Amino acid sequence: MKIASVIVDVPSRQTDRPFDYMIPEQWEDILKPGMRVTVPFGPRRLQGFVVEIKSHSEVERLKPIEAVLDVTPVLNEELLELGKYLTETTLCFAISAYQAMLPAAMKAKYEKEIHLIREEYRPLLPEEIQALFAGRSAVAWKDVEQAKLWRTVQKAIQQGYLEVVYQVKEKAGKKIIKYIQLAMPPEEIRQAMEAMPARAAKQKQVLTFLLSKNEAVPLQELIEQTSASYASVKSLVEKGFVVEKETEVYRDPYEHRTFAKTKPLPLTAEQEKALSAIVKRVRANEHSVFLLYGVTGSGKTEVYMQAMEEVLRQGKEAIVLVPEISLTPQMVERFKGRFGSRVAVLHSGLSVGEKYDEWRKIHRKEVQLVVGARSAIFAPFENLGMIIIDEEHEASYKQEENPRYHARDVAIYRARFHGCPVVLGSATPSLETFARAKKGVYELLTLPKRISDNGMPDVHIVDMREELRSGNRSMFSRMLFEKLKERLARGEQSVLFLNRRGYSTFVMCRDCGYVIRCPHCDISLTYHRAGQRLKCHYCGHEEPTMHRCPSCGSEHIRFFGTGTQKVEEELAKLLPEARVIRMDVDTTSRKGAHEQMLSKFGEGKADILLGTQMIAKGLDFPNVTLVGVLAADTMLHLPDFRASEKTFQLLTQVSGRAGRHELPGEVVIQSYTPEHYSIALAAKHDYAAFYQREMVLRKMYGYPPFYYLTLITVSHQEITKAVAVTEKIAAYLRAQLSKEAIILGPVASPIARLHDRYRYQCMIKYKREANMTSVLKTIIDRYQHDVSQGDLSITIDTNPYMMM
Ligand SMILES: Nc1ncnc2c1ncn2[C@@H]1O[C@H](COP(=O)(O)OP(=O)(O)OP(=O)(O)O)[C@@H](O)[C@H]1O
Ligand SMILES: [Zn+2]
Ligand SMILES: [Zn+2]
Repeated sequence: MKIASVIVDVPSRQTDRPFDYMIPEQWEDILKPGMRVTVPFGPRRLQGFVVEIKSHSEVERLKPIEAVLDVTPVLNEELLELGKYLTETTLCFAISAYQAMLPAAMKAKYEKEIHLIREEYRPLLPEEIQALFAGRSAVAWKDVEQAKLWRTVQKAIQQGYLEVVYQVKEKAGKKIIKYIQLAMPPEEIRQAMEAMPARAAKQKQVLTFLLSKNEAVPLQELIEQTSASYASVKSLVEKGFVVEKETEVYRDPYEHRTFAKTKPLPLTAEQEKALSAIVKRVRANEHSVFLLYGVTGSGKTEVYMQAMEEVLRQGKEAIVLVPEISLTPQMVERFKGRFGSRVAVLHSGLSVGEKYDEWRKIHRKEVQLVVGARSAIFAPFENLGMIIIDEEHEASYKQEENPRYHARDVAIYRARFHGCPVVLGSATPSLETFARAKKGVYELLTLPKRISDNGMPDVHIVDMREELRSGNRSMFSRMLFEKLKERLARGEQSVLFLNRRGYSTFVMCRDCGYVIRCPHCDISLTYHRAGQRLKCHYCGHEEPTMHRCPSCGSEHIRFFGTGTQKVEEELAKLLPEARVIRMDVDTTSRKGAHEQMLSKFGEGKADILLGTQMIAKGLDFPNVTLVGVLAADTMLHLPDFRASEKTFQLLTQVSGRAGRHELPGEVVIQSYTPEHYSIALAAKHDYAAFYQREMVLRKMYGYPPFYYLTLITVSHQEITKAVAVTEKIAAYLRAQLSKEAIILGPVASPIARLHDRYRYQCMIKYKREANMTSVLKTIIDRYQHDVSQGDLSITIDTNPYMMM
């Protein structure tokens, strides 16, 4: 008897282990690890992943597996192992780890079908399957199960005749294309044409066209090429000369785009050096982690692409991760232009169906390269030759929900398994990464110069306190305003960056200083001019704008801070002739809006691009010669030990948008604290000095990379309960961990209240704690009852990036 160990689809502590089931005889040699099954679990039927096939079980009377949901494994052995690693390092449930690796379309709620891949394969199928299809090109999975045609269907899938497809009901529906094909041998068609009357000229033309193609032609193309009407085609169908058939095509979000083919550029000496170091490892099948530290505009992307070409030459596959916000159409274009249909693109802007289609292309080995945001790290490649993480310092590589993995760690795990290099690229590497490169744990490759002869842009810092003292109350310093005017006069473009959204940030009473806050979240509300509402950016709470202070009754209410909308208005007043594109979450929420705005700017149809974080990265426009940062210090005041690092990175990246090509660039940074080292050093493009300065502080205050951090956040509707639980946890940690570990707290979280729950936290700083994982697991076990009742929530983040 064969037994399957199954991880069931219930994310809870009690069920977080494999359960054994008997494999019924008909599936004995079909079922493999990595396939999904349905199993009885108490009174329920549950889905689960088979993680092991074995012949003995400790359990006496095993229940049988009820149904097998996949015909080929959806998780290969490597990914199954990776799941175990994730549960150990991030303390997540195994089921959450496995689900994170698959596209959402493959969740239980979607219907499954078996599709005939090509019409030509139909006669090659065994008779009982042909009978099941009965001339159709798809049958429901249920029918296969009912007919017990399991084994034969699986064989046909392995032979490449059939495939499993999840039906995702989307607004757009399935994409179907009509094709027209000759229904008789060419000889017979030619004979028939001779017999046709002269008035059937159009029909003859269609047949001639089809004869010349000798393959199925999309209906639309046929009509365009022959200028025949659909009626003519239809009558040919009726006469039996041609057949019409429908084929499902992948939902391709880039189908209306053509990508100009690009060729590898001749490399600079530094690029060449970096490339050959990477290529050496690719060829030798050796694992290694590279840090490609190259200033903005130094040509890192070109190095990635040429390394990817080598991977393809070796017959292998590569994953390229880029941060979600820099996955701009420009970025996609660079990879599609070089690699065409060999590259799949995965990002959160795709619909469930589109994501699933891209995943299938990878699973079916139709593509060898994937460019995508964080979760693309789980691309089911089996022969990886390289993993690239661009902008490796980006916090978005850390997932802020279960499993709380960091894509960099997953990349290194997978690359070790495949014996291939990881390339971490950045102009502003995270302190953790740069420290490892300095210690020789990673190999450091440097691109110190820009490709463009102009070098780095000149950066000017303006002290906004001075501006105020000299009577300038505008949000533009005199310098920035002058330079904007110059650009307009010269027909060059500018980018204005603001780390905010909305019309204005917060509302304050000038008489008593009262600031309106969210009643649920304890953060200040943001004023949105549309509808005159105040909104909470965490929970969505909304209320009308106040005109009288609720605290003192004064009418001196003022909107503080500046939003993109307000800057846009001010620009319209000061520079009415300037054409401005505003890009923020409000203007880009519509699908495709982002892309449209950027291409409009790229085509020179606007003078100023005004935006939030989303314009800080990846943009590469030759005509941009001025970058203005309106308020450099907004990020400095967040309660986060990485606030300085984030500010430095952001300012460097934003400045990196200027003067990347022939025209020299200039940057103006406005600040109320210009003396702060992260602002001053970003202006000097001095990463090395920043690194040194920041490392001293990190060491002094015991932060990464000198210490590891673990953040435990407890939340409950009742403040006393939240405090009590956090206190008990802190006491337990103090008792269990070594004297070297530092336990901070309990303290109220920076966001002390969210969704009507009080939040308390406790931070552990440590260097080496052998039993850390087991201590944390004990804490989870201890409170599992309260957590499963839904009152209490405990999150443990073993590598926190969100300190709120
Ligand atoms: N060897 C080369 N010869 C000529 N042009 C190059 C070469 N390498 C790169 N470039 C061009 O230089 C510009 C900057 O390169 P790229 O965007 O790759 O830099 P990057 O280091 O990735 O920049 P960032 O970190 O700012 O995104 C691009 O327009 C690119 O096409
Ligand atoms: Zn709120
Ligand atoms: Zn007041």
